[in-house]
Amino acid sequence: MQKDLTEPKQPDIEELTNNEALKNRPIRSFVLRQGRLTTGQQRALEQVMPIFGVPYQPELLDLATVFGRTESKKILEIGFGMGESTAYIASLLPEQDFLGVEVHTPGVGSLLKQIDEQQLKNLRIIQHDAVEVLNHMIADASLDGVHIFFPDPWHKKRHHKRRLIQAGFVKLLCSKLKAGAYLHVATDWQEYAEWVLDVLKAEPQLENTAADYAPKPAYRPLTKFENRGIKLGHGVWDIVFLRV
Ligand SMILES: C[S@@+](CC[C@H](N)C(=O)[O-])C[C@H]1O[C@@H](n2cnc3c(N)ncnc32)[C@H](O)[C@@H]1O
Repeated sequence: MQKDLTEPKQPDIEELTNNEALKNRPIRSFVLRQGRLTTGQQRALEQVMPIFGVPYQPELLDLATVFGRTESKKILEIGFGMGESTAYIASLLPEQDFLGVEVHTPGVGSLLKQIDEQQLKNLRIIQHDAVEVLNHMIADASLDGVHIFFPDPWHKKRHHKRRLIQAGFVKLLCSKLKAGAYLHVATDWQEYAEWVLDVLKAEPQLENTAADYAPKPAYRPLTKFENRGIKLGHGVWDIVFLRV
């Protein structure tokens, strides 16, 4: 979920180090928290997931088959949280298809519920580590865009290695983007914004669409957290690069 802008919270490191299943990931960008499910999320997980969920399996996905159409743009969103922006963008752009990847079960339930309520046809969900999904399920040069909105900033210096945006991960993303496709990252943490800008600038397969930070693309909605942050005088940085 998007962090409280006034009080950045660090994930519980005890929880991290004690979780055997999470130890071998190349980037430990997330902590699996229990999180309570609402009745609506639970129901959506049971009834909507079988229709709009794509089970993780280490086999290439044919996105045209998944969405039932070939000509539409295919956009991947990594870490959609509770999915408010994802559902908004999918309803705004029905001619494009959106594949959302998230590990957090209440978030997955929440987006499934919105898919059902808003009758969204152009959205599918994979509940799994996005690094593994990219490595095993996404074909090279198959994506028209990638959204990464408010990735966990991992504020403390000793946790920076857990940041999702790292040189190796960006190379992996580049291999999945078509020529001319975009990578859009947004963050409300200035030091992470500078880090992301530096990592993306250093990748020769990417070119910036702006001198440094980009204007907020019209499709990305202002979330309530972001609005609250802006009222408190905090900034938000959008970073949009193109695959050359
Ligand atoms: C700070 S939240 C932001 C959520 C949402 N994008 C928003 O703007 O509110 C970051 C999300 O990324 C998810 N996440 C982090 N690393 C991930 C990974 N490797 N694969 C899938 N999801 C991941 C977390 O579970 C969390 O929900």
